[in-house]
Amino acid sequence: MNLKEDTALLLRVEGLHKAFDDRAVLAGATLKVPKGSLVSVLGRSGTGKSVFLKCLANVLEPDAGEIYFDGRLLAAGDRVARTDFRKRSGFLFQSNALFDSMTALENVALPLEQTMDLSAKEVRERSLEALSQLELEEFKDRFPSELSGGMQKRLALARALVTKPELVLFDEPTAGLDPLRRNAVFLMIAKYQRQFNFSALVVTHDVPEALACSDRVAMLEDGTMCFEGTPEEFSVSPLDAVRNFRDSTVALGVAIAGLGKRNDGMPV
Ligand SMILES: Nc1ncnc2c1ncn2[C@@H]1O[C@H](COP(=O)(O)OP(=O)(O)OP(=O)(O)O)[C@@H](O)[C@H]1O
Repeated sequence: MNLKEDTALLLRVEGLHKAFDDRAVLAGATLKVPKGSLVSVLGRSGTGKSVFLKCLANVLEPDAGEIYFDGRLLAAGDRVARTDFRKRSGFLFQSNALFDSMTALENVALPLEQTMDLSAKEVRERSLEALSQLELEEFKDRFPSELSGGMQKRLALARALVTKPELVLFDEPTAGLDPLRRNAVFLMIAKYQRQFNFSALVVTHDVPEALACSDRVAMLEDGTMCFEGTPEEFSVSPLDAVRNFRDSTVALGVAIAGLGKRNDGMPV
């Protein structure tokens, strides 16, 4: 990779390996996230998408491989580089990971208190600003359990964005949601990604949604990224793994149609 290409990348992952009890989950996974882009990592359940993201988020230590953030290697023992990465990144976990005993405002303030050297007044102002940007200011004193599912997701996003990160990692942001809410969450990610111009890395099963809103997609299979490219390239890729995965929705429709008509005469 030449230097010009490298400066256009915010994140570059090379040869990531991770095994649990000698069972390899990641076996040389790679990924490129260009600055200001939305990249989705697709893959079947259990292929290691969350493990991949956790290695990036420093929740899991990879066995081997390199992660470069803004051109700088995040070496295992390099605390300066790791702290810089943490300050410049945000995370949105599958479960939202909100603290139930803290108000919306307190939840959003937490990353500022943990990673920045700000006065109490500045923390409050910036937290209120983030809540207002996500249209949640009037709910600042509510606890997460007093908010709807969609509002909780927005609150988790406000918390992920309050430090004005350059990179936000999303782990299955639509897990457990119905199709309408899945669309709404992807729309929210795409909207704020454009508004705040952060780079986003989204791990998901949702193929149509990911193809609609991503600049690039990658597919994890057997421990490596078997595909990396644009959504258009993914849609026509002849690779077996991509075709099988892409066509699974169509296959379901065909299989159901093959069951014939229901007893009550309703078309299937
Ligand atoms: N801490 C751990 N210890 C042992 N095995 C683990 C651990 N974390 C993940 N695994 C295993 O790694 C494999 C990949 O899990 P992972 O959660 O990354 O899959 P995924 O692609 O994100 O799946 P899904 O889409 O269903 O969330 C699974 O077999 C899982 O059991």
